[in-house]
Amino acid sequence: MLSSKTTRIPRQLRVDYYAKSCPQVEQLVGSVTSQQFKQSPVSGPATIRLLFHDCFVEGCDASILIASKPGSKELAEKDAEDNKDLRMEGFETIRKAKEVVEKKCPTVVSCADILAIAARDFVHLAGGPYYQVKKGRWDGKISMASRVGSNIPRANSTVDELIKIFNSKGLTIQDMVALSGAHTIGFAHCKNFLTRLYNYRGKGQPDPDMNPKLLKALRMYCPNFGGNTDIVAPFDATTPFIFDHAYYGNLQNKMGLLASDQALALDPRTKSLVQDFAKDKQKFFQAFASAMDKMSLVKVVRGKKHGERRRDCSMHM
Ligand code: HEM
Ligand SMILES: [Ca+2]
Ligand SMILES: [Ca+2]
Repeated sequence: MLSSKTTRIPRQLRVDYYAKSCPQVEQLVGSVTSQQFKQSPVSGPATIRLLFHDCFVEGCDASILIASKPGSKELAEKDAEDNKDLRMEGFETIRKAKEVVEKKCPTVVSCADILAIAARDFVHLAGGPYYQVKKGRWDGKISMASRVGSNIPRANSTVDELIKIFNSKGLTIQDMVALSGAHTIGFAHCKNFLTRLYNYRGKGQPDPDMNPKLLKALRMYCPNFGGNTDIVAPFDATTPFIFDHAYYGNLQNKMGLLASDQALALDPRTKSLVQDFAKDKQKFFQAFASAMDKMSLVKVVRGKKHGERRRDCSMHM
């Protein structure tokens, strides 16, 4: 038997954390996510990406939702350069879900838990796997734009850099390849892959690892100079709104959108995982669900000392 005096087992997050205090929390969030999914389907990819960008900076603590204070010299995370492209539909979904939850269970459920639940809902609504979300996160007290850059991977990150960043969050190479499968839905702005189309590595040629048909199509969307900066292209040209494993088959056909996507099919450390997931949808779904569960537990905050329970997710208490 463990002695209760010497070994204090830290309280873990639990699936039934709100069983007494807010038993209907999942249905409340679910009513908002299913509504959003019908009204504006891009809320799905937007919210899934929001969770990723939250968890990689200060852990899954809703630090990404904080709005910068007018007149303050330090900007909040959401206004960092690497977060500028996060769609407002993700923020809106969480704001609406929090509003609905607050009506029934005032000041009980953290914004961080709502974000984790909403992201799971959207994966499932788009046709992806369902998994249980563990709850009990508190919201964080820190949100600084200056902490974002080094923690978020970029479109031109090398596989080495990707592995390092994911490892620093306790995530394995398999987790990384599975989580990148989130790019089976959603869109990216031209600037994130423009050099692949016209001037790869400064050589005045397109990336040889891009399928010529995709290259041609993307060049029409994205002119080299003076294009509309709002234009986006789908990550998965075949099923941009369906959460399936087509992303991996695309990578094998040199149809990856970002250099960081395509690199996964080329690097010896990740190639065989891409192959496995391209072949076996169930294997991808299992690996994705398990990696999302792990990612949603990165450096979770608990307790008053480091955490808070916000009523308005965009403002510290
Ligand atoms: C492996 C490293 C990753 C890199 C370099 C990366 C990079 C990017 C970039 C550049 C965009 C396009 C943003 C824009 O132009 O608007 C994007 C979008 C997206 N990312 Fe990632 N990402 C990575 C991993 C992930 C992970 C782990 C997830 C979630 C589990 C994720 C989910 C998404 C989603 C769903 C979108 C589409 C967003 C939308 O359509 O609004 N990404 N990512
Ligand atoms: Ca965070
Ligand atoms: Ca797809």
